[in-house]
Amino acid sequence: MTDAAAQAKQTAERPGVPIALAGVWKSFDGHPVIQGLNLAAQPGEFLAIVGRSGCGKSTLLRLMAGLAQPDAGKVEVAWRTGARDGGVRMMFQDARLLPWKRVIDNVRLGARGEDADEAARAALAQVGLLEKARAWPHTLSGGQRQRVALARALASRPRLLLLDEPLGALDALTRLEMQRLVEDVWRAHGFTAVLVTHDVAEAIALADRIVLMAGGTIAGEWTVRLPRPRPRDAAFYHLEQEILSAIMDGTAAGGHRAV
Ligand SMILES: Nc1ncnc2c1ncn2[C@@H]1O[C@H](COP(=O)(O)OP(=O)(O)OP(=O)(O)O)[C@@H](O)[C@H]1O
Repeated sequence: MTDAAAQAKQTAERPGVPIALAGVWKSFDGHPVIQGLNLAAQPGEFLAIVGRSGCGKSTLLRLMAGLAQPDAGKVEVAWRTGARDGGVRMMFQDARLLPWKRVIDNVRLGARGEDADEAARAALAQVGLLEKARAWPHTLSGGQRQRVALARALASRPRLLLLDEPLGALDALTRLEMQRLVEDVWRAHGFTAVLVTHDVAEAIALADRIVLMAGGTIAGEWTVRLPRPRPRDAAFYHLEQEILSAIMDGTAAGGHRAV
């Protein structure tokens, strides 16, 4: 078995965790950003959150991560209510690598226990960057840095991966390649994924379900049943137009639609 396959097998034994937010409110300086929001994700589901800039998507992720607390309502993530085993990881637009540590040592930060070295190498192999193990972060391209950030997340065998526009700064081709990689590792590992993105096509390419945030709550929802990997065909394009219109209007007329 290859390193990558061994890692995938190991982590598949740690299935994704469910998430449940009920009646959640969050204000900043008296301005309500999240207003009575309800949202649930199934174990292993890939959920995408779209919406206008400033509608509260990152705030929602931070609530899920436990980095912010709701003013009212409940945020239940099994890793926090059950065994606290560090199963949540976040990825951001910037990779946030430590510049004074080599690539392998950055990835190792995500790993735990006696087999941390092995887990770090396996994760790096899985993102196709083992040959850069001894490199310094500043010598990598933006896409490679995001691969390292993904490897660092994988090395911790996550049960919930929160992705806050992680591919937003990449060029179009690298972005498409990274989308495929994120999909591959999600399928191999079985974690629950929540992706915030401004790119509706990216949401359709990756998500089982897309939710629209507007007015501090969930204003629309699409269950995407298109086959994976998702061909950019007429159905894909049609759905993209529909979701873009809903974002502009701040509402989805159909409420919840399966496509
Ligand atoms: N820590 C904070 N203190 C004060 N205001 C905040 C804080 N975090 C977020 N906000 C405000 O909450 C609102 C929602 O911000 P948030 O970053 O969640 O939106 P977003 O949908 O992720 O935006 P974008 O798509 O532009 O990244 C904004 O008006 C922002 O200024």
